Amino acid sequence: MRSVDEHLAVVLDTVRPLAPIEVELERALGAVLAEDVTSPVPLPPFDNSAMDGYAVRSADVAHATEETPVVLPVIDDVAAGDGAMYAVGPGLVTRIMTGAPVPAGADTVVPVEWTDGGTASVTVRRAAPPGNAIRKAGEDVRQGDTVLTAGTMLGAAQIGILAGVGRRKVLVRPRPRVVVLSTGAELVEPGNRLGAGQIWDSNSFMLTAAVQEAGAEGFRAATVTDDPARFLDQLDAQLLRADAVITSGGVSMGAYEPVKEALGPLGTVAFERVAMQPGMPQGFGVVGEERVPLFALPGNPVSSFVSFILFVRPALRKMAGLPAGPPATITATTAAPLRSPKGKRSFLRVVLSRSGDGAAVVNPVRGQGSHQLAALASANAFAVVPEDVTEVPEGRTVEVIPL
Ligand SMILES: Nc1nc2c(c(=O)[nH]1)N[C@H]1C(S)=C(S)[C@@H](COP(=O)(O)OP(=O)(O)OC[C@H]3O[C@@H](n4cnc5c(N)ncnc54)[C@H](O)[C@@H]3O)O[C@H]1N2
Ligand code: MOO
Repeated sequence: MRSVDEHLAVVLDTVRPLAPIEVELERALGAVLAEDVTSPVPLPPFDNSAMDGYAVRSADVAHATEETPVVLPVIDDVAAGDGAMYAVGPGLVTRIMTGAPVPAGADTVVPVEWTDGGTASVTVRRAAPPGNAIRKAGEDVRQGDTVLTAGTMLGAAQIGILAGVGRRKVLVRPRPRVVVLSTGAELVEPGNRLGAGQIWDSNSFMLTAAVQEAGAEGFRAATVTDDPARFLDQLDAQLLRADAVITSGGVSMGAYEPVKEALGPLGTVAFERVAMQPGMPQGFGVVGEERVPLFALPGNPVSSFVSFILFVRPALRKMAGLPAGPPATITATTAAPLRSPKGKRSFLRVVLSRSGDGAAVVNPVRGQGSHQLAALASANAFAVVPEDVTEVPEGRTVEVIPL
């Protein structure tokens, strides 16, 4: 049997970061930057006012107090967006708005709250030191500075600075497009009536959602029955739009295993037993001329979800151009004993919480079967029990993968 680490290594050795493409800024959210971005101008591009008030020479208001206010004539009015303006000479002021350029001659801004708000002349009741309420050119970014480096995931703030340095398009690795395909003659689309022996297809919805949660684009393809030829047709049709494919079901030892039967003969997808619980049967390889990575996950819902977290999510990160490896873990104390089969690494469904003293504690949920999806839905973490351990008593430390 292959170890979990060996299987992940095979997956990460196979998948490649997607080729960069240029996209409009509106389409860049969630993508990973594939270039270093510099600013063609300083930011702010010019000295400007941080407040609504009056631009003035600080020396002219140095003695202003409530008791001895200073009255000065207002020579101009500048709003944000104004380009041309008069210089402020000694003994004069210009009314100024937030974001407006500071006129030559002025070295400080008196906030309107410190004055009578006059428009022909203004009474200043408080001194403003040099530089007060002035945002200096280049104090956020100097001209030519790198504002974002390749490999940065673009969130809202990053999109903001890209626009802030004048970019309309940007080079990114696109979010991987992932097709999810469930197999099984027993599967019925949720919303339809169940017949004898049937169940609703939960995996394709769950896995498509997991793909989206992982920051990739998920497409749910129509479920196929247990016919390998139909499965290959559906796969062929879906490959056009796929950077990766996830299938669920049809990979174990039964008489009708369409995924294994269809893909096995191609020779590019290997079916392995991985020493883990749940999720032992795993298929992985590449399909089609473009050698699209394909994950053939086991059909048991909890098995397919665990497999996604352990193998597919790291692969999607690598494809997106992000650092990829095993899921991050924290340590926590067991509030009840945990059991695990010998020779397999177990991923037990647990509730992770904080005890009174702030320490992380885990409680296994009731129902650790690989078909028990409701139990999975009530958990918020996996407790990891190593291959050589069969029992973890209460009060011991375990590694935990928060979900
Ligand atoms: N003789 C053996 N039998 C099984 C073995 C084995 O080693 N020897 N392995 C077991 C393990 S472990 C797993 S996991 C499953 C994997 O089975 P398959 O990947 O072939 O999946 P199916 O047989 O199609 O389905 C398994 C189970 O999951 C349900 N299922 C499937 N798809 C969905 C879906 N889209 N939504 C909801 N539920 C789904 C299906 O009805 C079955 O109950 O094999 C064991 N057997
Ligand atoms: O390993 Mo299977 O994935 O237990 O149910």
